[in-house]
Amino acid sequence: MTAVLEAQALGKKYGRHWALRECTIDIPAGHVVGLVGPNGAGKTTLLKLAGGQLEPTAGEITVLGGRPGGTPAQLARVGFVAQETPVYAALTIADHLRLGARLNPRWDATMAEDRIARLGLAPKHRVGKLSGGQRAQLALTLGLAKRPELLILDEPVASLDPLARREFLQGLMEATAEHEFSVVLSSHLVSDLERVCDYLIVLIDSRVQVAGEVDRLLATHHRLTGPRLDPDRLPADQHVISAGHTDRQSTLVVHTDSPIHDPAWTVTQLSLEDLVLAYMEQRAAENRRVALEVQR
Ligand SMILES: Nc1ncnc2c1ncn2[C@@H]1O[C@H](COP(=O)(O)OP(=O)(O)OP(=O)(O)O)[C@@H](O)[C@H]1O
Repeated sequence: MTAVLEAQALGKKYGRHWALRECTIDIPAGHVVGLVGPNGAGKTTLLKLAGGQLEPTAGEITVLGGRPGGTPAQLARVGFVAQETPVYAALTIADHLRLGARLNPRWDATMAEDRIARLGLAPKHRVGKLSGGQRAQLALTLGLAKRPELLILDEPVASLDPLARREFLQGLMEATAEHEFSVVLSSHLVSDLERVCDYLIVLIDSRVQVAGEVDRLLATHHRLTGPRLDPDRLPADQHVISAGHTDRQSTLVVHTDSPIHDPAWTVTQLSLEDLVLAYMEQRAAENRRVALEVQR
């Protein structure tokens, strides 16, 4: 099956600053992919490279087997909803749907009109007078009615209140159940993504820390609690992501494909949020280590 998004040592530099580096990922079609990372991690940069709005400084990226934004046909296969909910304040909802129909060869007018009606929005309503949640829903409708094979959403719920967040994500889930397409959406909050994503990419400090199917990530990461132990003494196939110690006890988050048999450990499952936090801690510890080495 063609990968939805494939990147090989992909990098993007702004001036002297790498916004994204050494990004190698291979995402199969049919997933709802959550791209999570703190502010400034490089999420928008990766999504814009996938949408063809930015050119890589290093490496390669293909989307649905082609160069992002390379041809009108390629553009028609990918929907992109940017972070700042791109709609025109002076135009009505109906104007937006007409514009969508003019600009997109695969436009699904029935779907767009049905969705607007279901949201309780009047087509003659001026978009400038919509609430943030309604504007986000309109932007999602425009993205969906394009009938893309891949829909990219950059922080779609960042400015919404909890109820509007839930309604937006619910709408997205319903659409993915009705029509077959892949989604990549970013957020700096894993709680936004937990309910909708079955594939996760964790991006921190411009680097992908981990990527994979959520079920697999949860099955191969564990929290171990037990008597204090130097993490270097763990079996070679147990990779420590984060470690915390008291005088007598160690709590480790490890990544391993093998079962953990050592009876000294109490093994507990991680939530997706725990997993992301463990990678954030790992990155912070690495940064502290580098800073200390520079000071010496
Ligand atoms: N046009 C630009 N010119 C210079 N630097 C930029 C530009 N766009 C982004 N950056 C820098 O690149 C880095 C990654 O930014 P990016 O917007 O991709 O992060 P992000 O993870 O999407 O952040 P956020 O969650 O805050 O939207 C940041 O350090 C940012 O300051």
